[in-house]
Amino acid sequence: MVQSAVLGFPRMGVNRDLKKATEAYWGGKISQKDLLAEGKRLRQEHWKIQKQSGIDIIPSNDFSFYDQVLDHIQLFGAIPEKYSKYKLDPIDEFFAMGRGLQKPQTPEAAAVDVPALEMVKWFDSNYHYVKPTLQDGQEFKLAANPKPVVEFLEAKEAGIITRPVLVGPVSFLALGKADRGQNVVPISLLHKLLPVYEELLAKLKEAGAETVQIDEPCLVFDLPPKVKNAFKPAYEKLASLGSKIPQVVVATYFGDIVHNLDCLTPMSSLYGIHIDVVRHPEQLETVMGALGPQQVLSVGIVDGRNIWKTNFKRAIETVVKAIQKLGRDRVIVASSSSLLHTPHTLESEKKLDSEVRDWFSFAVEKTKELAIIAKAVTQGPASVREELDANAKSMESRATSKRTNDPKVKERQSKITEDMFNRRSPFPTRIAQQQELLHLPMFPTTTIGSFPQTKEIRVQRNKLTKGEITEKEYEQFIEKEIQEVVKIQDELELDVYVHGEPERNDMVQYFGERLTGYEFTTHAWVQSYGSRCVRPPIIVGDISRPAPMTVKESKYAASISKKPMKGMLTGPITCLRWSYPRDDIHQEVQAQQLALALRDEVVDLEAAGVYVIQVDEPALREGLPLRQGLERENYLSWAVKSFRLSVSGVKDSTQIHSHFCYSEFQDFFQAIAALDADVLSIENSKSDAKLLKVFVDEAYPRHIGPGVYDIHSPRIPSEEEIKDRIQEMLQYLSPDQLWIDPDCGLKTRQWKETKAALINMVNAAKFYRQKYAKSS
Ligand SMILES: Nc1nc2c(c(=O)[nH]1)N[C@@H](CNc1ccc(C(=O)N[C@@H](CCC(=O)N[C@@H](CCC(=O)N[C@@H](CCC(=O)O)C(=O)O)C(=O)O)C(=O)O)cc1)CN2
Ligand code: MET
Ligand SMILES: [Zn+2]
Repeated sequence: MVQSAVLGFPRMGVNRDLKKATEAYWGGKISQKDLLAEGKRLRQEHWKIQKQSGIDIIPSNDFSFYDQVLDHIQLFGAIPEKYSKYKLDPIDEFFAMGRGLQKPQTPEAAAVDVPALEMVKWFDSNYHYVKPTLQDGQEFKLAANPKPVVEFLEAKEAGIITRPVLVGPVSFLALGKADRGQNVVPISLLHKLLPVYEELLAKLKEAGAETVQIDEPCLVFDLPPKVKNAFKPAYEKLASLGSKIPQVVVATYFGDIVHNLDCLTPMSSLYGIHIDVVRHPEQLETVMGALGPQQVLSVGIVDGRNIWKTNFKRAIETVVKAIQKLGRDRVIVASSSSLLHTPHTLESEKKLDSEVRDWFSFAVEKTKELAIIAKAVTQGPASVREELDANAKSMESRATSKRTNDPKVKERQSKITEDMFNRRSPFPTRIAQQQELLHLPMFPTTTIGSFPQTKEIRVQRNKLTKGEITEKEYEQFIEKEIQEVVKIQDELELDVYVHGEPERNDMVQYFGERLTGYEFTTHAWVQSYGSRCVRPPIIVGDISRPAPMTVKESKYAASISKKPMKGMLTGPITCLRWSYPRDDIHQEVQAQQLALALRDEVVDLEAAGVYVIQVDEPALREGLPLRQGLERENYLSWAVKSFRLSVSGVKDSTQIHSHFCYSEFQDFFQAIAALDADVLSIENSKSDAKLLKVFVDEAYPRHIGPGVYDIHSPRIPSEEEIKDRIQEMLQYLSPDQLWIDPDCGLKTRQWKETKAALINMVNAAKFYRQKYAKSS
């Protein structure tokens, strides 16, 4: 029979229970015991859901209190000494690595002050993982009570035999890096890491695990030869343990593996391989052709990255193709990736229009889809006739619905001309005019847009949503917040102000709620990092802007501040990538529709007297196709064009800023430069000087503010630390082009630490301003 499998289930729970529990624990409101109990409750609940849906292969160890890669850092004892030296409780050490820890000395314990480990995007998703940070001479050691074994046994006790999920040894190292000042090449540590896997796998077998899912998603990249060559010996070594370890399914996702197929085949010792055929259906044939005679293929056919209902007819056709070649017992139908990237359940959405609701499927619904597909191909379509008919009807309804198509938008797109992609004059002309208007000092200081989203702000917004206060009252509250942040920026003596974004729930969702063509949800949260979640709006039809979206707040802010006020927008690519996009038209078309809507907003802001406008594109890098080649070039071309289309409607004297976080700029520099933004602010504080080096090598001609401190952690950077950062930057960038700013917006921080950090930042900027004033 054809089995159904889930590669991973969302962890947050139906009401973001995990977020609430971890934040309560961090805030000292619940005990460690309570936190651990809540984790256990959530795991049980999620296993039960999958069991009830009829899933045959249910994952364990997909749960994490922060991030699954961080779990493995601790599992393998790859904990940098700067954390381990404090001898914290395992769970506190774990959170210290995830989010940093700053604690005053107490009679019982020494003071603690460590920054978080670097956190980066998980492939091309909006999920973030913690980067393994390795030392020269790194050793590994399996943790006592290994989490995968504990959680396997926990499920077993509840009557469910699960398939534990592990991050594979090659991907674990390939996704890691050498610590600052260390020279180790991570993959060279594989021979030291493998014995720990062997020990772990043997323990899982002993506990009763029949199969494990070992994730090796790095197989979808173009791999350096050292990494590529590491696969075969590693997996052959594991296979040589025979029945001492569980059967191994190697899982890949978010791309195709045809170019790396020789890493896994023919390797008859491997029980099975999982591939993502939602993203790359064409790899199916090739992978099937390369399998050994017994090997199992897990066909990832239900999308783990989007919320559209699976087209049963097409999915079944694909699975049947696999069955014809391999036979029923060698085919598994699976989610394309972990379902982590989808919201928990559609059941919670009470406000969705019934027409579009019928087009969606969230994690719980996807588990049911998998069971139906497996049944259809095992027992025949008649066994699920009703479900198949209902699905065909949904597909038909979406394909023919009037609400997806807006001829006015299409007409405007057809009339776009070349000059709409270009500013009027080149940068030197523009910056001279901007300087005349803005009179900024050397080393201008600014922030990235948001200030702390306090409890009070969220409560007021919640009241508005529930109708407990009027629009007018909410508006007055927001104006008061803006007054407050303007006053604080006066006190801090920043140079370019922001209004603080208090009116925005999220930088993408806020725009989604104001654009035609979007649907938005009330409970559809997905984890972004740690306890932080987002509620991606859903693009269902052609996009347009019925009315200005940000002008009222920015205009008000500009009117009450004595220094330049920066308007704040989210760029077209970020709006696209952090939404659930349509899958019925190309993303390029969706990005262009967003760009036209934003272009109108930019022009309206300028007309309202806002002469510095930042258009954030933090997701531009993340959208880059994972492999080199034509697909990447195409993406960059349309992505850059949509940014330029959105900002090029303004005068030379209006200063366009853009902001990037989570970017590795090495393979991306040309695109950044091609945006032609007057000022860039980029996340930098955790990624070492290698990032800056690119800007020197490529002689970046415009203004730039590499972040001087990490905002993801509550830790306050000292003035000295920030000065050192600036000193480092001055080795690469000229003092005339350098801006001083944090890594990203401050919405997740508290006011106390925000003010303290910004005071240090402004002082550091003043120090260099003086130094260079004297020397010039
Ligand atoms: N979409 C997106 N992706 C991004 C980022 C981003 O800003 N947006 N930034 C980067 C880092 N990722 C981040 C992701 C989330 C958050 C974040 O702060 N999320 C908030 C939720 C933000 C939000 O939408 N808040 C809503 C709803 C808030 C809420 O929880 N309301 C309560 C009720 C109010 C209360 O009593 O507190 C409820 O619904 O239960 C609002 O402010 O209106 C959180 O998890 O806490 C920050 C960074 C990369 N990706
Ligand atoms: N303007 C946005 C903010 O400050 C940019 C965030 S990038 C994830 O929050
Ligand atoms: Zn950012």
